[in-house]
Amino acid sequence: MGGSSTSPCDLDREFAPQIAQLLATPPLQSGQEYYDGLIQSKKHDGIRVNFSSKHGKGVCANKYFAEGDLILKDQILVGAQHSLNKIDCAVCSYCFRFIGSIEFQIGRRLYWQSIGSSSDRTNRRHCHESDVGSSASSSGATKENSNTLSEEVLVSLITGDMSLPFTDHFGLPQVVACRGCEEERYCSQSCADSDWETYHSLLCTGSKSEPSWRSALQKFVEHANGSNDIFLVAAKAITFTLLRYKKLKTHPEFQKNTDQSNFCLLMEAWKPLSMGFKKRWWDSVALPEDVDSCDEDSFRQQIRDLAFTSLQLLKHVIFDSECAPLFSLEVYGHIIGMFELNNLGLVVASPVEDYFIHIDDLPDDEKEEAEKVTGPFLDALGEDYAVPCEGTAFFPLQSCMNHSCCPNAKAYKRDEDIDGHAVIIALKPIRKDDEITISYIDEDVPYEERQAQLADYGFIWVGAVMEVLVCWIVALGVYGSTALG
Ligand SMILES: C[S@@+](CC[C@H](N)C(=O)[O-])C[C@H]1O[C@@H](n2cnc3c(N)ncnc32)[C@H](O)[C@@H]1O
Repeated sequence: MGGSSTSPCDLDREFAPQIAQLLATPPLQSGQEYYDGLIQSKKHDGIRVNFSSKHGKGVCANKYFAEGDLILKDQILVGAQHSLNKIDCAVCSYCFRFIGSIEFQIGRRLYWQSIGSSSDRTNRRHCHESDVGSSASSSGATKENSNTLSEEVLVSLITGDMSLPFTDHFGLPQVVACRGCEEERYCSQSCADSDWETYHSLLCTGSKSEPSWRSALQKFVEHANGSNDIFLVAAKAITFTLLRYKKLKTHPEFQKNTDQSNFCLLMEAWKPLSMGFKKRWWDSVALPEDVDSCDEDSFRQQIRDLAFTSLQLLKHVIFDSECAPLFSLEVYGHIIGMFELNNLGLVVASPVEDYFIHIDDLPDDEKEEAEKVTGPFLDALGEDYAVPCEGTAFFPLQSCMNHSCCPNAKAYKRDEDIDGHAVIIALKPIRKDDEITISYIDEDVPYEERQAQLADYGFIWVGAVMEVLVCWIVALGVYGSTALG
């Protein structure tokens, strides 16, 4: 689509050559240098990124990994918790660790559950703990929720006035507030500072910001929450680049080298994101089942229009004329596409689950005593008593891993993995120089369905028959490697 229909965005025409440069595949040498540097700085000496793979980039083993070995803990480059998930889980806005206490997690979730209908949830961007105790009356909700836990009880859980048994085994970091607003919370001052420097300072609704700016931000956020919260993470990718740009500009190296244009600096600031595999969102997103194939063009047009509306709203918040090409629809579409195509998903298990398992595992007499207190809360939380933190994220190294229907590694969070990092574990022995592959899809579904799911990633795996054969041979123990081609 995109190419055949004229863009509604003036910047696409005005900055066409710069946009082409931003979206071009980075030269091999610069790409290799970037990944070598990243791997070195993060001390991931067990892997390397190869550009020779027939599927573009790929990750190879730099050493032998035994089954179950940790291959990589990949830190999020840009990511965000889903808006609705913020109601269920209070996590650090930078590293996505659960924060506060078990009581705080349970209390605030039940509190919001008791006052919020699902439509309220859609319009609510953030749950302010400062609103606790006032929202029930303002929203007209009754003081008792359907599970007969009073608002007073829930508030005392949140404030720490009431404690549940055995929660001292599950200590969580204390909540550190953002220096400017009440919306972002952290597990430590260092996460608060890193978030401020890397993304948040441009989007903080701190009291110093002007009312017109706050209203522009609110409009952007409401549009994203009402349509697709992937726009929120795309906005974060833009602020990440703008802040890197500003930092580079004040760097003494740049001040010395006045020949370097603003655009060169923008290219440098954009580099970490330029490495991601990208396609325009509206070209690559899978056609929903309820859309007829003859309506495909109009469907793709509609989502491009949606992205354009979102971009217009975002421009009112953070447009920077020095970095104008970054605000083109073409670049915005590729950023969203990158999150869609590279998204392993941000998932962090809830400590509330471990807590109730611990209670369940207590000796009978202790368990009976404890459950007198915890039972009503567990009942009120219901079957989904331990919703994990979920969101969208771009992981710079994991996103270089290619797919295999017979992978030798998988994303797997161990008990100790309590933040947003992607954790990749060896599923079988991996020899030095083997390609490390993961499955992008559910491996247990039938072949046709797997091919359909892979089509969403922009490819049909033509070697599927060969790969199935290799899997069989591996299962028979004849051949030890499952690397692709
Ligand atoms: C997350 S990226 C993986 C890294 C990618 N090779 C790169 O160069 O950035 C996913 C994209 O890689 C390509 N890819 C991954 N595994 C593949 C496979 N088994 N066969 C064909 N293409 C594959 C597809 O184009 C897919 O959309």
